[in-house]
Amino acid sequence: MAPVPISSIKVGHIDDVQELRKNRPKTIPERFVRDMNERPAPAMALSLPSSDMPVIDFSKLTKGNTQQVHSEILKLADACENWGFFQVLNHEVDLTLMESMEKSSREFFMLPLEEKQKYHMAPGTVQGYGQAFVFSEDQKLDWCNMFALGIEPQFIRNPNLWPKNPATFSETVEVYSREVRKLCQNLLKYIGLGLGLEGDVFEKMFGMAVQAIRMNYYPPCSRPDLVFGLSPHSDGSALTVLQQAKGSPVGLQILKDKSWVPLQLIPNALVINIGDTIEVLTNGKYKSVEHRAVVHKDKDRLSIVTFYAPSYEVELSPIQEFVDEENPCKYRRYNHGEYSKHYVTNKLQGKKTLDFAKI
Ligand SMILES: COC(=O)C(/C=C/C1=C(C)CCCC1(C)C)=C/O[C@H]1C=C(C)C(=O)O1
Ligand SMILES: O=C(O)CCC(=O)C(=O)O
Ligand SMILES: [Fe+2]
Repeated sequence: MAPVPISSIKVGHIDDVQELRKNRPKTIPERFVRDMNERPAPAMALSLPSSDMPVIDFSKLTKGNTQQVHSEILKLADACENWGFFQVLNHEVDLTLMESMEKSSREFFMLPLEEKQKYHMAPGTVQGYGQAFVFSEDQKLDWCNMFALGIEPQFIRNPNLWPKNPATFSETVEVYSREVRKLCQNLLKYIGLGLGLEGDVFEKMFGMAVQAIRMNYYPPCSRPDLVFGLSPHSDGSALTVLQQAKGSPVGLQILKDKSWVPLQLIPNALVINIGDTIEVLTNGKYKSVEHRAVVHKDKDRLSIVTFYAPSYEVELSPIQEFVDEENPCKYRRYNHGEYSKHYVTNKLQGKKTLDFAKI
């Protein structure tokens, strides 16, 4: 995917949020302050408990007896249809490796700005250190520093952006990404079976799947009621895997039945969500759910997010099984590379990006 021509983008000065925070500003710079109508409500005003969010025991899928496998697939199918988000336990991603990812990511974000800027995210690109999804000078900014890398296939990698410091960073990302890739492949198999399809339907369709990782670091903010950590959006992937670092405060919120529900995460679990690609393929039976991150007054927060998506050359459209008289086709046929380009060249704005594919 070619970068967007730099000359066409004027984003103004983007403050590094960690540097801003160091000076403990009494007021939040205007560019981060959200308009009244979109500010996050105080947590107290949020009604629904997140305790109902489905939890899938991955070991029941892979090692359970026939009955356990069957009932866990049903639970998974229900989670995909009614939540679009679920947590996975016993996911086979090594817990020590998850800790190393947290440690390396934290060490990276704690480096001096000059060091991190060696891996600067150039305007019009999505890899490296900075803020993605900013395309105009008057666009509001998120209270977040990001570091993103393309993982697979190899040709999407930019080796200059893989940090040499901390020394273990790149190797840890490499091993972690292999394990998360296996998890995605397996989950897609069970999601396929839960939909009444062949277990290998997505694997065959996706070809050499694209995988990317993004670390989001949210410093504390004296006015969390005025800013977003990450603007509301759905993910452009097929599946997204989110690891929230230990000790992080609650920050992820999902839009459920028109209310923003904060997610209380189970220790050692990974959070999975359905992305736009699966929404299209299932003709909307499984929906990509809008979500956002809010920040905390005193505590920082770190999330490590993997996006798993079809190969760029794949042409996507709803699978025939989900299209009939009652459910007319809602999405046109399109090329996933084109969708990726569209996704990363627009600001995060709820589910607006998916309009690209709507009929
Ligand atoms: C800042 O980047 C993102 O948030 C992001 C981008 C991912 C990518 C890279 C970092 C390298 C090149 C590939 C890709 C575009 C996937 C989000 O990824 C979502 C958006 C799409 C589309 C997707 O598949 O995952
Ligand atoms: O940090 C979080 O909890 C949300 C991250 C997220 O939604 C993303 O990176 O796409
Ligand atoms: Fe997301």
